[in-house]
Amino acid sequence: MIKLRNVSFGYKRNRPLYKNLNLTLSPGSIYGLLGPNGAGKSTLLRLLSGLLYPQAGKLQVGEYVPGDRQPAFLEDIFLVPEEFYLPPVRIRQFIGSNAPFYPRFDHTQMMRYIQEFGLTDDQKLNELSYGQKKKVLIGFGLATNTAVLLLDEPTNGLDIPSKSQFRRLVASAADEHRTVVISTHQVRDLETLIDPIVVLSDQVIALNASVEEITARLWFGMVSELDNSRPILYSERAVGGYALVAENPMGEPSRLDLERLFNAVQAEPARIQKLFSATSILANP
Ligand SMILES: Nc1ncnc2c1ncn2[C@@H]1O[C@H](COP(=O)(O)OP(=O)(O)OP(=O)(O)O)[C@@H](O)[C@H]1O
Repeated sequence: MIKLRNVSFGYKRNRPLYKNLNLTLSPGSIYGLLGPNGAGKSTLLRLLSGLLYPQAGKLQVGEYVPGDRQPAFLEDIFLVPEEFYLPPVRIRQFIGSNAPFYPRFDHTQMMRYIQEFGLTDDQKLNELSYGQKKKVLIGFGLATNTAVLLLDEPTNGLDIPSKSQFRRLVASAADEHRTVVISTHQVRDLETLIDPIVVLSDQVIALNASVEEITARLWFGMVSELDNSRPILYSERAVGGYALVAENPMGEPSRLDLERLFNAVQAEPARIQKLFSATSILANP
């Protein structure tokens, strides 16, 4: 269980990025972390990894305080950052020198990923493209089998077939003991993978809800004309009419549209908070 209680952080003392941030993330889920540019998604992943320290509040990952950087904590968490450096060595050597830090590292799993990504372990990391390096690091992260896996914008730089491969590999590497957090802007790439959805915006968690909770409270769909038959949170001109995100008092089924959900959260944060407050209390005891 990952718990943030009243966490405050800012790179500059007088410019807080978050104030009193509260969030609970449970094992067994692949969380999608969304938020506008500069909201602090990467920063949150760095705080969870113990690379940064909260200025106030309490942050706990399982039984550990990340900032203490205890060895038992570090061997059970892996972060694939958006920007990274890999040394100029062969993939095989990279695995040989880094896998020993992760007691549950599975070499067979890693070799399978390398093969699936069309690579061989004798290739040199410095001779790979950005997307290929990223695949090596994502594969390594999955093969560590750490309890917490944090992926920052993992599909950036992946080609189209690799994105579906990525979804398949992450889905098969997730289990009930693992907490996976994926920060992304590429919502279309990950729509079918991430659940629950966490939106970080304006220094707070604007939404933390499962896809089931979201579609129970919100209706996503198309209408030919805008009228007052539904309480609209967000509308957008689309071919043949308007794409809507509306309140869903009758519990009508619809299919989540992450991009429009994100826009609705930005447009109507107070209404979203009110609509989801009952579940947020349950989700964040
Ligand atoms: N090392 C740093 N020193 C000072 N400010 C920083 C540093 N890293 C990030 N910031 C600032 O903190 C804010 C949050 O950055 P962060 O990278 O966490 O946002 P993000 O939500 O991941 O953004 P994006 O969606 O653009 O990747 C930004 O305003 C950024 O300029």
